[in-house]
Amino acid sequence: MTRPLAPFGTRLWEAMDARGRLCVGIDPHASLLEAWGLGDDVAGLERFSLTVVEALAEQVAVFKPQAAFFERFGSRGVAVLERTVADARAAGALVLMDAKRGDIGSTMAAYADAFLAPTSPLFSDAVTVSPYLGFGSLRPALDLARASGAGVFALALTSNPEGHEVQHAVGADGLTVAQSVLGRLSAENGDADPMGSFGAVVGATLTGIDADLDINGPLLAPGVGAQGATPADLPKVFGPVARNVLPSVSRDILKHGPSAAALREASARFVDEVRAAIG
Ligand SMILES: O=c1ccn([C@@H]2O[C@H](COP(=O)(O)O)[C@@H](O)[C@H]2O)c(=O)[nH]1
Repeated sequence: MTRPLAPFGTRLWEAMDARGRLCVGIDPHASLLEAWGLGDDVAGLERFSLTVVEALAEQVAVFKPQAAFFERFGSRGVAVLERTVADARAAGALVLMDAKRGDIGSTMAAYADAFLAPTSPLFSDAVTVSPYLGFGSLRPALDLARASGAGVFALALTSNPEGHEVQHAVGADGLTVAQSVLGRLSAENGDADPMGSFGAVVGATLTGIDADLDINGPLLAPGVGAQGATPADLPKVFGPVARNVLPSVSRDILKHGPSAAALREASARFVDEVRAAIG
């Protein structure tokens, strides 16, 4: 019988402490497969993903496979995703599945089973979800994550410029949509120590954030690297809550492959730069 997992927030905190604060995205873009000398096919996808895992799994705190790049190859791509998750977790890294699922509650329960039920072949330490069918629709994922020792990251303030029109809309309660998502996450986390398991996605590309990010949970910060943000931007963007930030980098590390040594060096450089910026 496998031992129950400690809460995701605790496990993430310990992993960031031990390995440094970095999430490496596994985003097998067709252009990266080509740059690595691989075919844009399932064999290329597999070689790419397993190379990243082999090179970095004993070094980085978190991997974030982007499900879309695996799903585009159908069931064989999903089989590669399953192996990627299993290998990464077996080597001691946490896996945050970037699936951004969101639906009515009854369907959300099935998405939760797919990624957060310990018996699922795609079980991950955490998953990204979209709260834009209403935060309450996420309840099955929040509850299953709590029971499984897993985590959930809800999109709050995304790194893309188009997110603004939705996330900054003001509701009847006078709160922006993003603030309302952040408030609900904060309530889920309560006074968990060292932090809760329910995180927000907040782009590192954003400037002048006018929202309370103090949710006592992790803040996943994509946008570092290819989208223009740097580790040095993190204190400006996150201020006093920088202690809970997990910066995420995909293309700007992956472009250094297929050399395992170059991937390790690029990821170690980001860890050092993040440490210098936010401790
Ligand atoms: O607001 C968001 C939410 C998710 N992402 C995802 O992160 C990576 C970013 O890749 P880079 O190559 O480091 O730009 C990608 O999988 C996005 O889907 C995001 O960028 N912004």
